[in-house]
Amino acid sequence: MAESKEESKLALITRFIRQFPDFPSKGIVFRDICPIMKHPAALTAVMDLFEKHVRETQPLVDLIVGIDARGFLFGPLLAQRLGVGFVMVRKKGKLPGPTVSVAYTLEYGTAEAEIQEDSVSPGQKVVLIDDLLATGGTLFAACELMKKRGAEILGCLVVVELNDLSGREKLKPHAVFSLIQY
Ligand SMILES: O=P(O)(O)OC[C@H]1O[C@H](OP(=O)(O)OP(=O)(O)O)[C@H](O)[C@@H]1O
Ligand SMILES: Nc1ncnc2[nH]cnc12
Repeated sequence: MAESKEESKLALITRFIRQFPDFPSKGIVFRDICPIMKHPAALTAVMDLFEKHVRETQPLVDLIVGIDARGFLFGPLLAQRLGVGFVMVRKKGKLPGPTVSVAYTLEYGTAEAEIQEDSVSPGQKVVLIDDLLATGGTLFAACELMKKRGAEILGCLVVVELNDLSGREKLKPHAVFSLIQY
């Protein structure tokens, strides 16, 4: 049977994800999305699938919230397609003015995430986006920041999900939409 349009987009995206064993430390298999950024058709396929998902399941979204750093590659493109604003969750110490922060752990370390206090208003409906879900520590921290500001979380989007690390469980009850799973 012929591949659906969606299947062929996913097949294209898969071709442009590389793996590097033992980076950034021994035992980690690093999934590298950089080739997607070098291939316009693959990047378009990512954005098409994200846009379709949000339009179909989260049409009332007010803001796309992207995670430092690789969430910034996809978030603004999606926000522009949807005609909504984009907000940055940054690593601590990068944002001027009053901020809210939260500490977290991820697959290979610890960090602190931060937003500007006025970036999200109580009641705003947000969709979070990052390149990859591993343990879920990073997206969980970003959700905590959204809750601190009284935002309503509609769901999370990632290009790659690492099933064995159960990030999806950690993020419950928030829904995770991933394009490629390993
Ligand atoms: O689900 P987790 O276990 O939290 O891991 C996922 C996070 O790890 C990576 O970012 P990283 O912190 O390496 O930062 P970078 O995007 O600045 O490289 C990735 O881009 C996610 O944000
Ligand atoms: N295995 C992995 N590959 C790429 N980014 C990651 N972030 C956390 N774990 C990762």
